[in-house]
Amino acid sequence: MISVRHLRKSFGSHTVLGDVSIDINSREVVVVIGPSGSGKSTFLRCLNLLEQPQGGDIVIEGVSLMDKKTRINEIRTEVGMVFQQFNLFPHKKVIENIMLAPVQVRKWPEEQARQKALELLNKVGLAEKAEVYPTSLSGGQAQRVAIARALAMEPKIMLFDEPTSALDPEMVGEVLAVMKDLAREGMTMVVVTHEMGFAREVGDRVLFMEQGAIVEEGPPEALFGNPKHVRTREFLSKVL
Ligand SMILES: Nc1ncnc2c1ncn2[C@@H]1O[C@H](COP(=O)(O)OP(=O)(O)OP(=O)(O)O)[C@@H](O)[C@H]1O
Repeated sequence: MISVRHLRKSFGSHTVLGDVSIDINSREVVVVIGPSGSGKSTFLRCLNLLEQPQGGDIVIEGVSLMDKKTRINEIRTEVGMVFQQFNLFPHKKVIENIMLAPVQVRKWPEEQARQKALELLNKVGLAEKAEVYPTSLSGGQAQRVAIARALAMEPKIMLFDEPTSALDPEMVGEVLAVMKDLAREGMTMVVVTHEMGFAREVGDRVLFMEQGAIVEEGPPEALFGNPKHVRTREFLSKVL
């Protein structure tokens, strides 16, 4: 579903992604782990062109993101993203946050977007919060709304960039539970996280990144149980 070939990204003279290649299958949950600054977020952000790569290619369902004819907005409707900071619009009610993109980008009628938003709020366990403003939500609730908002565009792929890192510990579980449900339903997901429990339990494949490269990848049992690369072992010894 996603094919990344020789991806390169620098900020000025600082090379953040050296030469990253990876294929991600439909319905696969790929978890990206690695030390701070290893390029995990940059890799994820390249997948929906929030960062413009300098070289290589990313092909999503046969469409090259590097092709000048590819429209970024079309890619963004197919690839949903959830950030560490929830980025909800504070002056819009929860339901309006979720309806915004379907109405403005997909040109859905308001009523259809409202029904979809209510359905998604129900799915993330927040049906009763439709008419409140995001400022009255807890962090865990805000992040679940952010997930519902991304899902409202009916994306084929969901990217999560450390979705639980800004949350108080007691709220991490409720967000991971929503993500687990999505994975179970067969959503193709790429998740950057420090939650090793989630990586083990939900990941089909784990990528260990360091210094802008995928050092090792494999199913969680292999990567956590029997890491082959010394750098992976060193990293895991610090975080497990
Ligand atoms: N917009 C930017 N401009 C300049 N440098 C950047 C930019 N974004 C990221 N970087 C640099 O790129 C490197 C990789 O950052 P990135 O956020 O991708 O790492 P990460 O593995 O996700 O780290 P963390 O786990 O701390 O979020 C870092 O050295 C960072 O300072």
